Amino acid sequence: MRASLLQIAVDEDESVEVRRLRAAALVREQATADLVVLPELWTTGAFAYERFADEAEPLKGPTYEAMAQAASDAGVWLHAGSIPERAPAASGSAGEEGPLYNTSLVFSPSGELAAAYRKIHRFGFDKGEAVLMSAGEEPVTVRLPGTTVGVATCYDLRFPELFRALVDAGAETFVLSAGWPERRRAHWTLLARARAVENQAFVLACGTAGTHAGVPQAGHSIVVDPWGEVLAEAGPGEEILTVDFDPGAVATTRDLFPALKDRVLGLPTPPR
Ligand SMILES: NC(=O)CCC(=O)C(=O)O
Repeated sequence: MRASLLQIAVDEDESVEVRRLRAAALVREQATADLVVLPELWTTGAFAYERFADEAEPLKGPTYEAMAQAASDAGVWLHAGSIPERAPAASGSAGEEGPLYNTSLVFSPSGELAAAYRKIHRFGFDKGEAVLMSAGEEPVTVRLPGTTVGVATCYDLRFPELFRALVDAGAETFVLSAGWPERRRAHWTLLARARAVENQAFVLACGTAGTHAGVPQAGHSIVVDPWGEVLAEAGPGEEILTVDFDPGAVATTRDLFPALKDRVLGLPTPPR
């Protein structure tokens, strides 16, 4: 299986419209890949909180349309990164805006929406995404030929219980889109490898390059195998990271070193 991670630069001197066209063109160039991945909130920038509301789109908005077309033109599975999604308002609240979500979109090679995942763990503690966006509630998997993909977004990487839930749902490959900052790059690499080793799964993690909202981005998109080995890693700048991997390595690893079978579920919480 060949995956191309499009680590695009998200800088303020490029408009959303131009970046959308550029991303679609890059997807179209990946026709030899099986799976193409874009980063988190690459239209606005993951830290450009003040732009979320202005740049929000309905699920089937301009980014959806552009990415569905690009996936179909290239004939690839496309994890199109995430968008600031403006969901419909609850019924009966005419004139009110619906909630915002950080929503990842996955398209099939015919341009059909195969999955939409609303980020569960919002970043920012008591500000930014954590207050501006609503939390998703549903872990999402999607079946690709040869592997079941578990979808996750950026800060989710710090929460192993989500990845275990995805494994329980059959995930063998985690695809994570991110806008991870340079300041915590060491955590990014460490956590990507940890999620791969503990779940005996591939991790394909695609971040952004550039600087937006004063936050330099880490880049360093990474692909890790089920043994925790780094198969490929990008540098800090804009880059397309292409890697060939064998999804069958998940079953082999889980058979040869069956640690997942030794899980003890439902441990009691000790008294504090
Ligand atoms: N966009 C994000 O989720 C940022 C996460 C982050 O900076 C971190 O976990 O550290």
